[in-house]
Amino acid sequence: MSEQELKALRVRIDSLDEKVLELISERARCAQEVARVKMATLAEGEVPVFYRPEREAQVLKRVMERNKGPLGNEEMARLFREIMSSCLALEQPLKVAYLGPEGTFTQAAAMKHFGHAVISKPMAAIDEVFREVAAGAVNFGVVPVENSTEGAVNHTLDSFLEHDMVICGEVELRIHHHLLVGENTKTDSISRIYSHAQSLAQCRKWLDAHYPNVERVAVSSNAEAAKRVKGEWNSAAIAGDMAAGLYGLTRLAEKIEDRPDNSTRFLMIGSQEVPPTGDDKTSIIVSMSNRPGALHELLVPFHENGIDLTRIETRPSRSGKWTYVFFIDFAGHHRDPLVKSVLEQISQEAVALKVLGSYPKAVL
Ligand SMILES: C=C(O[C@@H]1C=C(C(=O)O)C=C[C@H]1O)C(=O)O
Repeated sequence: MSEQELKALRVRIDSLDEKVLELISERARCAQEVARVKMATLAEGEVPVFYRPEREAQVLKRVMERNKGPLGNEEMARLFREIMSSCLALEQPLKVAYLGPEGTFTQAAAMKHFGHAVISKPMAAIDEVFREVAAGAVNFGVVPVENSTEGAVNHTLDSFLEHDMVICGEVELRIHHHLLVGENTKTDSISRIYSHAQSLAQCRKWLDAHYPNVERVAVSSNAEAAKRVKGEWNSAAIAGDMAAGLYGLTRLAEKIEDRPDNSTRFLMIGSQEVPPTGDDKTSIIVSMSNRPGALHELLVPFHENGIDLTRIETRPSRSGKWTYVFFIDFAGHHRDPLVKSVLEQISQEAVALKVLGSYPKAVL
């Protein structure tokens, strides 16, 4: 390509950027107007709701449907995710608590879902995220709920039994783990590998093959593992990109997770009910009396009404020995007539039924 051609293309890019700039600003002014209308139409004593997850899901879907490339749908939606995040921050900056410390996958999930224009607050434990939301100190909380390799995150499920929370969104994140070392690490004498128990489990086979005799130490998070390694010469950490960048560690081996599709699903928790978008999920907790056929009775209404169950998990109920609660996710919104009737049928058989929330299926 000649210098001339390159120059002409750059002039064109500059002029397009000016248009993009003007359009983004116009969009941001529109969002400010939306905020003004929301405030003006409040009933007395009503609190304004600026963040509308159902609307955001629709915006992102529309973008993906209309996108003709060359940028991929996900890439384009990611850009719009950030534009919306900044527009919303003009209305009201969201406060979001997540399972910290900084650099965790949960933080990455929070950014993927809400964009970067939020005020984010790392919490030391899953239960603390729940408490922070319950106390009203933040608008939303982000917690991991299941991993495709290792299954349920029990702390999260148990926290739902103790707190009244509304699930208002979900996000899935592809989890890549790396073996990380610090500047001072003697890589041929590593005697300890730190990580979160879930991550150690997700890399079990790789560790058995490459470091069979090295002690595996479970710590509270991957970011904590990365932090520890910085000051030690004989240890390594298993963590992801964010933690590696944050603590300035180098990758001794990349993508060491046993399953290449290793993904974690995260939930957004808050107090706001989300209206239907037409492509939603609902999460419920049900406890049944301990008698033959109870689980069958619970599942029959879903089957008979053609409702797609996406997940079922069992946990001890904590209110009696050998009694259980079921966590069930299914397609649909609790306001859909069909779902409503299924929930009514179940509540007739169940000891207790609680709808944790209906929320848009993950778009990104
Ligand atoms: C602009 C609005 O407020 C927020 C910002 C949105 C956006 O930038 O598109 C979408 C939904 C809300 O979270 C709205 O409710 O439409």
